[in-house]
Amino acid sequence: MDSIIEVNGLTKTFGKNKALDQINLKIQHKEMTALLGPSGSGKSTLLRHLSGLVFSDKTQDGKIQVLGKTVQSQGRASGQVRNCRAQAGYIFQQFNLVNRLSVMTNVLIGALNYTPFWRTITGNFTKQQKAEAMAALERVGMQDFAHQRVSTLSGGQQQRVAIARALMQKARIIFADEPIASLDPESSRIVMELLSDINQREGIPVIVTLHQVDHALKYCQHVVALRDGKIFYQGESAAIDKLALAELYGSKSEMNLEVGVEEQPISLGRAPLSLIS
Ligand SMILES: Nc1ncnc2c1ncn2[C@@H]1O[C@H](COP(=O)(O)OP(=O)(O)OP(=O)(O)O)[C@@H](O)[C@H]1O
Repeated sequence: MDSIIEVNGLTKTFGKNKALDQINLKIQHKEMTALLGPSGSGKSTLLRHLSGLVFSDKTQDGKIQVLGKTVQSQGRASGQVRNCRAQAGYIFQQFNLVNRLSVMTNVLIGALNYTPFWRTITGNFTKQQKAEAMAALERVGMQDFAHQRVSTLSGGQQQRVAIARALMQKARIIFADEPIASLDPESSRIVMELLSDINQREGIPVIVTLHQVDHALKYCQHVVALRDGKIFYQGESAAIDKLALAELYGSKSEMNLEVGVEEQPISLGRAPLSLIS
């Protein structure tokens, strides 16, 4: 099987700041992967490179492939980059929906990639597309809100609509950048469970950046941890230990390593952690 993600020699410099430093990464499973690391470690920058939204430094060996297609190489977009963007669904912290439009129209926007141009400018979606959009809304439990304006929804509901839009897009992979950062705990749980369920049932790989280590360990079978723009850990979530996490976030002193599971939240830098056994 082709790798889901293959990154070679990825370096990204902003001015004098090396945000990513010679990243080599291979993900060959379809299970959920959490991108972890302290603030500024390069998580979002890596995700944007995978999405083909940002291009790396022009290094000789720099290359990124997603689902077997080259997104970019040597800091330049590949001929397949549009195709790569079309196959990826994006979930952002700020939902990225069009507030003044209805929930249904926002989901239908997911179909734009494979809809003839004349239909997109007239907003003339087919009956079948509308049925698919409603099915996507049902999948995320938002069918009753189909004709409501997005601006009237809560943050958690908006994020579920954004997930429905990715399904409508027929995304073959989902990149989620801090999807629960602005949500309350209950909405966060619903969104993470939904992403996990879609990953397991539809078999769509999900790569998600998170600050909440407890959510990462609970919902994601795999972790890629970054520190100072370098890979610090890659492996199964179950295998990562508390000491490694403390080292990752550089805040051992803030962490009571003897603390029992779940009863007491442990702070890891910005990341609240109630460790799961
Ligand atoms: N467009 C940009 N211009 C300049 N510097 C940037 C830009 N994007 C990211 N950086 C820098 O690159 C580094 C990595 O940033 P990035 O946002 O990827 O980190 P992160 O791990 O996602 O952080 P956070 O968890 O706080 O979102 C930081 O030092 C950041 O300031």
